[in-house]
Amino acid sequence: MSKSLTLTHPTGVLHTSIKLPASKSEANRALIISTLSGGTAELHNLSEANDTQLLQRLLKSDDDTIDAEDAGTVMRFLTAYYAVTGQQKVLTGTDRMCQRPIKVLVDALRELGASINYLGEEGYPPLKIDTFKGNGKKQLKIRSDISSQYISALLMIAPLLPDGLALELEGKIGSKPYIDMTLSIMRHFGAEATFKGNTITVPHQKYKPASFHVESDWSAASYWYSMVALAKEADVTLLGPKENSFQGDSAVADIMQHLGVYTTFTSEGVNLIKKRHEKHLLYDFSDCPDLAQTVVALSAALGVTLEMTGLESLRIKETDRIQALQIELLGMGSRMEEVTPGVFRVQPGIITKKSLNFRTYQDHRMAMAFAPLSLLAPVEIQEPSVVRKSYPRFWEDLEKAGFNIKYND
Ligand SMILES: O=C(O)C1=C[C@@H](OP(=O)(O)O)[C@@H](O)[C@H](O)C1
Ligand SMILES: C=C(OP(=O)(O)O)C(=O)O
Repeated sequence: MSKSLTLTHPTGVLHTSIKLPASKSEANRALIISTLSGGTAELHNLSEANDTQLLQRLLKSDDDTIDAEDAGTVMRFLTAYYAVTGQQKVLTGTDRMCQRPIKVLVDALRELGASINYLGEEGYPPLKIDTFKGNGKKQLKIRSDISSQYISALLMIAPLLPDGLALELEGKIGSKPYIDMTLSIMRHFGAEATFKGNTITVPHQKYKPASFHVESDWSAASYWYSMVALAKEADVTLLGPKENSFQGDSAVADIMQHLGVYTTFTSEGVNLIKKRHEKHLLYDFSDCPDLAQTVVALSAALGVTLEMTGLESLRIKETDRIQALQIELLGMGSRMEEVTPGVFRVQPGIITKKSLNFRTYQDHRMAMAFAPLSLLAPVEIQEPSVVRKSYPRFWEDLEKAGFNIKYND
């Protein structure tokens, strides 16, 4: 793919209907659990996202060395899966993946009897996973303020442990809807669990093969909301997303009420139209960190002052997303600052440049969050192929919606 692309929209009017990609988060849980249930389950609407295609391939691979690339769920879920099913593997990933911490998960698995060694820096991939010598331990304490993926990874293998698992979550619970999603999908495959107070209890039991339909991706929907908010006129139908979703990112429908988008749920998905937006917004992203970039870029473009909390996990995702946002906002004349510890404010400026240029930092969400600004001025996006991680058809869908795309060498 090209080094960059330039996006423009000839009219700024959006009338379109878009079929959203499937959720990689749901798909990757279904893949792990259906494998643990014997591999005969029928999975429908598996995501075309690279993160899901990759996990599907890796689960069938006999290789000794497994490359999780830049997929956090793949790295974390496979660590627990290989460790507890006694598969000897070296598990590695991109340079960035080898900077994303995994100690909390490795410590927990070691306490359960797993043999895992660090091949590079202590606390980070690559990992060497050896035979599992279950020690009958069934109660663990685990920090829940770094990544929920450690907890999801442990929960999915918990039914296999001879005495099950009682997991006590310590500290703030970040990304909680993803933990609830894991438990819901486990239940779909016949595994019971209870989440009371800070403790999740999973008895020893067998998963049952079941067919599973992966829902459309609400995180992907967020970029279309942003386009509606920035269009001169818009009537956009998104096919697929469900009101009562497993995904916490369905919160985008509520957030965008404040930012100028009115949502109607239909039997097919959602219909989005433009409405007036507010001038200030205060939001806690602890439950939906993947929406933060969309909301930051949109607020800066709309002239909304945005105050945010719950961004702690953004520093250890595909890139340091706080730093990446701060740099790219400056380039468009806006600012994002930490006003008091943990509280960030976006102070929008006025876009004076004739065209905008955004770097993407190997982060799909940087590309997709800033692309909608092309409804205001021509936008150049660097390394546009990053979208393949979660939404490979993103650029084709923009063309379908009337955007012009010029690929630059
Ligand atoms: O479990 C999941 O599918 C995910 C959990 C979240 O990560 P954290 O729990 O690390 O915040 C989210 O950001 C990521 O895109 C997907
Ligand atoms: C953080 C993300 O993914 P992961 O942690 O699974 O790499 C994401 O998709 O925004």
